[in-house]
Amino acid sequence: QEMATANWTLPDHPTLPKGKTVAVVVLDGWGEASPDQYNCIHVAQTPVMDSLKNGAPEKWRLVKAHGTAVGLPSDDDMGNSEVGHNALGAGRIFAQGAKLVDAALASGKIWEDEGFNYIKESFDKGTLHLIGLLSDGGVHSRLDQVQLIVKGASERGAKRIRLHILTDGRDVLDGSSVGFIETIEKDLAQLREQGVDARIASGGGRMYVTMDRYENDWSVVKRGWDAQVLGEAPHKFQNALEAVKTLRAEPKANDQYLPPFVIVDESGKSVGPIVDGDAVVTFNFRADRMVMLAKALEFPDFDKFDRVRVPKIKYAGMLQYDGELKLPSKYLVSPPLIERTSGEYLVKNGVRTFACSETVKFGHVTFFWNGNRSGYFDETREEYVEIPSDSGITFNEQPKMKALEIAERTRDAILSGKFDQVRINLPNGDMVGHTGDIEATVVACKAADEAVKMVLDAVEQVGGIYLVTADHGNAEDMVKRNKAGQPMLDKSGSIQILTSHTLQPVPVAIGGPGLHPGVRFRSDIQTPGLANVAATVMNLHGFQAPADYETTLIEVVDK
Ligand SMILES: O=C(O)[C@@H](CO)OP(=O)(O)O
Ligand SMILES: [Mn+2]
Ligand SMILES: [Mn+2]
Repeated sequence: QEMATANWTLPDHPTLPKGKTVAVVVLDGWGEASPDQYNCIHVAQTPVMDSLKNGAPEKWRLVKAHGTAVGLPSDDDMGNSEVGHNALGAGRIFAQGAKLVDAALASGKIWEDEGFNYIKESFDKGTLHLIGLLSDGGVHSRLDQVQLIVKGASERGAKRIRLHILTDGRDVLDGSSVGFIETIEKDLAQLREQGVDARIASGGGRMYVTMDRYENDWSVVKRGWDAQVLGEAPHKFQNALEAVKTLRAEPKANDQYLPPFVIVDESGKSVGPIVDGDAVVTFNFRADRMVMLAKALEFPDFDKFDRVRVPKIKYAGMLQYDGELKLPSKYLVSPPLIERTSGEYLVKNGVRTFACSETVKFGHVTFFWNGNRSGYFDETREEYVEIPSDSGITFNEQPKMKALEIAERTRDAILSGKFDQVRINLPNGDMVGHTGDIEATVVACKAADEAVKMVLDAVEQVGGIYLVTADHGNAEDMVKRNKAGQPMLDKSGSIQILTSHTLQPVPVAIGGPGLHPGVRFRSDIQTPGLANVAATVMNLHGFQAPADYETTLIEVVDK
């Protein structure tokens, strides 16, 4: 439709030249907050990021990275990688999954559309299975939406419902899984009173069961498959509350990494394996950590692990997770249609592009950046490099992650002269911040800063330009705070560690020898957000952004 008629030619920028190498660096989970001992970016030695902030007041500023500025339902919603990189790459604000599902539920359209009607065909004889993250974090899923789907499906004929839950502790406080299970169990008990056979059938922690991403570790998905589809897991319990409470009592246990469990009846038989004739919905709206399971559920020639038994099911995603792969083919709510991204424009205007991160964030600077689309726009002008991530560890064990390797590859790409844009994500602040390990997060921030240095040094050598930014906050605040900003304590008097992202703004810094001396940040945009970065980057490449893009952050004054 739009694709066919789009005019891909970008107008020249009136003053800024073409042909400069532009390095776009995204520090994942790197927000700006007041300095205290829980601000790991402040505690860490970060001389490079400090100098960007303190060195050039007209070339450093903050932008919004959460809430409505990135297409989330409200300004109480923290930012996340999906919406952050979508905004950075697309240059416009699209209503995101959380908001689209809210709207479809509010209007009732979700029940009319093809996806629901497709799974409904199974309600007569089969079981409806719902698989996903049980959390009110709003990053991958939301509990209230799951509640409405369970209720709505039962009102529309689902007689047997099984929930396969993944516990969070990453977007929400560790231990909050218990409360979420209590909430959903109340709903299920009510349904049972009305004659609907509704129960939780299996579970496990999101980082250990099912929700791997970018094919970092298929054994994570296999553990989920075994519990959800085959009804097999090392731990068996009579109900989910008992399961989570018992498993959490193990030393070092937490919600993110709970082992898989299945719920069994008195005879020890699992209550909800997925069998022929059943319907399955994966209720996460966010794609990256559901794509692997979607492949296992939908691809006939799947070979990443032995599925043992492949039930003939009717499967729908909450959203379609990959528009290019059309995966899954059926979905309850249409995903945001993010077309004409800056990456596609620039490539079509001759900008040779290099993108790089390590596995756990690789799709962020490719798939999310390009509007939830995998693959190249033009393979003759693009190279995407994935540095393999460590797998099977929590990242506080290796807080430097692959920052050095990413920086080296990026340096080489810059020095090669083969690229006009290098675009990278440095995961450390975010991935280690999510572990809640403050000491390790400090090490992580330092490592990311050193990686930035290597990239900026290379930019210096080739006379290029840099733009350094972040996708949302995380490492700058590691403690849960009350409204007055003071750290909150738990029952035992210890501080409540914040593993999640934050509502904080993020920095944008520009510079480099190739930057026209008259370039500075405009002071007339009141509350810019991440979506303003795309037009800015287009300018740095010597182009004007399309008219419907959020406006550029920069202006050029005579100098
Ligand atoms: O790990 C993830 O999936 C999310 C948090 O749920 O983090 P990010 O958005 O930074 O990828
Ligand atoms: Mn992120
Ligand atoms: Mn994160």
